[in-house]
Amino acid sequence: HSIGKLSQISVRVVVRSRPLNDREKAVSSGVVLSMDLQHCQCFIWKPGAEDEPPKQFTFDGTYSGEHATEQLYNEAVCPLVEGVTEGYNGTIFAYGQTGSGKSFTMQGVSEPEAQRGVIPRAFEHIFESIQCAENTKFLVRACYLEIYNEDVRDLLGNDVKQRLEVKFVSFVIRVKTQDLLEEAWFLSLSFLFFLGG
Ligand SMILES: Nc1ncnc2c1ncn2[C@@H]1O[C@H](COP(=O)(O)OP(=O)(O)OP(=O)(O)O)[C@@H](O)[C@H]1O
Repeated sequence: HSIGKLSQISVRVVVRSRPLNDREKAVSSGVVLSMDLQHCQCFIWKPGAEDEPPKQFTFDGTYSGEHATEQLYNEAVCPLVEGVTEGYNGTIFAYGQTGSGKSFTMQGVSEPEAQRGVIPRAFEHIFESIQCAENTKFLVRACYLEIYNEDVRDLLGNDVKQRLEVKFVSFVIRVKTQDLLEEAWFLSLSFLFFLGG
């Protein structure tokens, strides 16, 4: 994707489904989701009512249990990180019910290599771009915050248990969720860069 195209599409939403886990297999859970990967569509059947038409959703990308994080990164994340190294802001936000695979996608596992997570891949990508760049100085800043049950904690601070006070709120976004176990992964990539002479 060219940067021009990136700047025109402000938000892209992709969906990833995971394979059944051992517990789900042990209790013979049925699969209620299918995907049309070519048309980026998901179909969800109501359990016990298979003759009813499925609910249908269309996304910018669909990834099923057979897809590795590598492919998701290359197609859905790589253009955004490329944009960041060119000075655009970018955010990757992973959202889903507990156990749906957010940590697996964002942190990932070191083996197999194709399942390394989005965060280590993005960091490698950024620092490789910096190494290859000529006549450009980069400033990379990182912060790692946890927001959990209204408490904000700095996970890179000296005392990770210390709750930070919110001193100034310029705007508030309220997210209502039905399931309190839902949590979200938030990776914000932003870059200040200076062109050197
Ligand atoms: N695409 C996948 N392929 C294989 N296993 C997966 C996949 N996605 C998730 N899993 C497995 O499913 C389990 C739950 O995933 P994970 O811990 O990433 O969920 P989560 O959304 O981060 O959950 P929580 O909100 O409870 O932290 C883990 O054992 C993980 O290894």
